[in-house]
Amino acid sequence: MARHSRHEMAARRRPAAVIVGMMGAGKTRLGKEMSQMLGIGFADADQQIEEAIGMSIPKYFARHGEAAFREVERRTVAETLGSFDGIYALGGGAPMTPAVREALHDYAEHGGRVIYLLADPAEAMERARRGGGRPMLDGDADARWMALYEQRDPVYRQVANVIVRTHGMTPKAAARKMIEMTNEGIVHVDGAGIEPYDVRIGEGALNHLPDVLGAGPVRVALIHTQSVQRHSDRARAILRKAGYQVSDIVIPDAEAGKTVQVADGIWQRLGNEGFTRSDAIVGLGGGACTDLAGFVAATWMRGVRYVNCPTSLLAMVDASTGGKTGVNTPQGKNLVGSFYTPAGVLADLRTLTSLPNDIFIEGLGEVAKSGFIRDPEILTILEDHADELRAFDGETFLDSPLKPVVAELIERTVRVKAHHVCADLKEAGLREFLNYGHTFGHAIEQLEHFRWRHGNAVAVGMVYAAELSNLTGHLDRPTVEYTYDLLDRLGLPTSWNGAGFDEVLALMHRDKKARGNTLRFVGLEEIGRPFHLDDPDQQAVREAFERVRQQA
Ligand SMILES: NC(=O)c1ccc[n+]([C@@H]2O[C@H](COP(=O)([O-])OP(=O)(O)OC[C@H]3O[C@@H](n4cnc5c(N)ncnc54)[C@H](O)[C@@H]3O)[C@@H](O)[C@H]2O)c1
Ligand SMILES: O=C(O)C(=O)C[C@@H](O)[C@H](O)[C@H](O)COP(=O)(O)O
Repeated sequence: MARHSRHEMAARRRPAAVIVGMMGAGKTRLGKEMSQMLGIGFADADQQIEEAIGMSIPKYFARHGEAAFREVERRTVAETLGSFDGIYALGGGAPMTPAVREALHDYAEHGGRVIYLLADPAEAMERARRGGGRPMLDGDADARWMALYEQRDPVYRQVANVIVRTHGMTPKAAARKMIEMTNEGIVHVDGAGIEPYDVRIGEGALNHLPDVLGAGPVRVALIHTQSVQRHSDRARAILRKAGYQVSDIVIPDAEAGKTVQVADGIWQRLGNEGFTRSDAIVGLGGGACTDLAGFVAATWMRGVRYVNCPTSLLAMVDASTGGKTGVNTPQGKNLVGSFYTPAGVLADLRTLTSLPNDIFIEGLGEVAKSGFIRDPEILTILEDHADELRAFDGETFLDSPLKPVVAELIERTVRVKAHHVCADLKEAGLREFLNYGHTFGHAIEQLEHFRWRHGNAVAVGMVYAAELSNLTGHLDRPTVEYTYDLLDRLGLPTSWNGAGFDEVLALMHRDKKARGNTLRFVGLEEIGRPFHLDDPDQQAVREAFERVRQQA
């Protein structure tokens, strides 16, 4: 169910999902429902064990004790994790065995989905009582259930990478939700100075909001633009249902929202509404909105919990991950800000249903960038699907063959981003490669007073960087031509003629990579091999500009 590389898929048999949770949570019932919907097999660990030991579990418990039972359970689970490819439901106590936890961890590390099916205690106790045959509930069943729940809940949370609430849902609706939530791409971000977090990519990813926010916050500021009202309504409903007090904060659209004046308005509101350090901020929108929301989260009381919910392709693949937050100033793009890691990123593919075509295409600029600097497979996918991508239509997107293509592009691009960010959060060297095309691109944005979209400016910036790499003897001509050709096929611009060289040069000197009077670029030696191009020949800097301009 989860998307993996074609290689990985062929390499191993393993369950499509493993379900853990308390007795009576509905693991078997919903697991069977999921398997039927997906047309794959279902296995229940307790049933497997009973077949293996040739008697009921209560009888085995009475004769041999819990330790002997856990050993059989451990063996059964280990064998099934390596040989079965359907939905697998574990007994409630299985994850309490350290070796089972390790096996689940290994399974999850290799892309497996461990679902913690959250139980409504009253419903689950009632079901567990009715079901009978549970030696762990001998005596006062309800009191035993609660005691076990307190012990096991933190362990389930530790082993699971998907937590699903299904309270009050029909089995079919619950199973559908579980499928949706397990069918996600997950990219884990970790490294020096980073509190680890996951980027979740899939339909329904917003459902994770309560679990990412956790129990700490009472108030949540939901910062968004008017353009994504439909999705912020859904987020607000999820948050309210989970018991948070939600403050809805609408900011001006796009770069107009990414200013210190807008941040100041929100700081005032948070102050008036009594937001404390344990409260939280959710940013939902394009990259401009999430950059601003992250900046407010980083600065309010010197930092509160922040969840990033990107709704444009560009924000999903780039702005969501890595913790760069900030605002623009009249002198330039992103000049004020901080590195502030989110508690989680929820890229819900449903939000793309309202995304206009031109803004989707703009996002392909940053997708292509990741292909050029690290993952050539991205470029192959872009080439193979250029026409369909160019014709993106949000209204039909979710039911179209384009959905898995876009999901794979997002996941791959986020992995490229995570690779750089995990090794170099504060941009001391490696992370600068993510700035490929940005030195020239940011100058265009500024000179066009932000009427040019970021991804479009980066596309022209990549052409400039490729030309400059060629002029300085690092990149061959065919790769430069390929850059023009691919971007053009995707509907991205490859030239610009909006200002003179001196104005562009002055802005490139203000780029954050510049040091003193030295210009610094990210260049390319070949696809997948970026390098630091420091203080390039001045003639080449000008000639690359002329080449980009002549195309216009
Ligand atoms: N922090 C980072 O690492 C990082 C990385 C890349 C870009 N950025 C920043 O992100 C910004 C660009 O992001 P962007 O391209 O998303 O621009 P944006 O935020 O301006 O969004 C583009 C437009 O699309 C609209 N929109 C977004 N999602 C929508 C949806 N689902 N339905 C309908 N309309 C929707 C927005 O309201 C806006 O009008 C720039 O400010 C850039 O500097 C930051
Ligand atoms: O995350 C990074 O690092 C990047 O450089 C990603 C860029 O694609 C992104 O546009 C970022 O906002 C640029 O940041 P800046 O530091 O150059 O302003």
